[in-house]
Amino acid sequence: MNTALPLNTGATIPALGLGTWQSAPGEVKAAVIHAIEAGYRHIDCAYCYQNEDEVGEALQDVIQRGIVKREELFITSKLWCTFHTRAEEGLQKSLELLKLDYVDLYLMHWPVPMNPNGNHPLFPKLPDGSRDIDRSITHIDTWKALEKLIQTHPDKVKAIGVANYSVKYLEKLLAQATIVPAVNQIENHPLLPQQEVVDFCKQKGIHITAYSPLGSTGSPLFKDETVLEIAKKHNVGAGTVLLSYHLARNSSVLAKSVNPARIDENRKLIQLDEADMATLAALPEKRGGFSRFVYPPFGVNVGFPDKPEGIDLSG
Ligand SMILES: NC(=O)C1=CN([C@@H]2O[C@H](COP(=O)(O)OP(=O)(O)OC[C@H]3O[C@@H](n4cnc5c(N)ncnc54)[C@H](OP(=O)(O)O)[C@@H]3O)[C@@H](O)[C@H]2O)C=CC1
Ligand SMILES: O=C[C@H](O)[C@@H](O)[C@@H](O)[C@H](O)C(=O)O
Repeated sequence: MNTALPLNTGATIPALGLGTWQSAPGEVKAAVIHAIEAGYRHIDCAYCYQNEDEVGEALQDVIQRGIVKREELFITSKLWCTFHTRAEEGLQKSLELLKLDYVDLYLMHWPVPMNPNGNHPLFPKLPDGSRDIDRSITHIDTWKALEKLIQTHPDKVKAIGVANYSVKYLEKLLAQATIVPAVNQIENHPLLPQQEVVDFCKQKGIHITAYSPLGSTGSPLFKDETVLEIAKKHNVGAGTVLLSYHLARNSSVLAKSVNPARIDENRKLIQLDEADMATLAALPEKRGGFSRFVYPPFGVNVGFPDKPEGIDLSG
């Protein structure tokens, strides 16, 4: 499945990407090599996944063996929260680990700056155990730093974007941005359609990439009767239905696996029909509301209607 979808930069993003969050060192190199040999051209990485060095070994391997050319790959990395005041350093670290000259997309991982000098380089905490948030800057300052980064280093970063942005935070960002984010990467699946963010981004020309489309680790979605019925109708697995849902919404989608058979299986996308999409749209109501599987304990209200608790850092 090598469909590519347009970005507001003029570039395209392959519809299916391999996720690498929680892909253990010792497993992720083989997974990335297998995926690229199987035809994946889009790999989603992040500094905070602490496995970019191994992903980089895999990329070097497939490029050196002539399986793929660098320019045929779409590689995303993300600026972690403790690097919001050090965007250039964050990018440089990821490029070195990934052994790349440039990334195709660099995302602000969360609109939540954390203390760069706290008690942990990635997940600093205060004595009371809460995350050590840096309130001296806002996510808008961070966005301006990313704008500067792409302006000064267009050779190192081809597009900038955001992740985990709600309508509220996007409105604040766009009011002061000179570059419209190319992408908003958000949790998205039939139990969390986030229709308001998807519609807002469409209207603003911001491409949506869906993360945790399978419901992340330990997902209930593979056993969901409605998903299984649609899978049976099309004679495919539940994973194919869950991934194809995004294709029908013109979003790209990231599927994580370190299992070769599942990496292969996840390449199979189909065209869901209007009836399937209507059935999936009704799923949250059937299952007693939305389910969000990824919500780190920042203690911050990032503006999602289903998560109203925490401090407001929208700026
Ligand atoms: N920007 C952000 O904040 C976030 C970004 N992401 C990105 O999105 C990617 C995908 O999301 P993620 O949360 O990892 O979860 P996914 O929804 O991709 O689910 C991954 C889980 O499903 C299993 N799995 C994969 N394929 C199949 C299959 N065909 N049948 C049965 N089980 C399967 C995997 O196990 P196994 O590996 O054993 O196959 C793993 O346990 C991440 O890896 C990351 O790159 C994710 C979360 C947050
Ligand atoms: O990309 C994946 C997720 O956002 C992940 O990076 C966070 O959930 C992180 O583990 C955290 O605890 O803040």
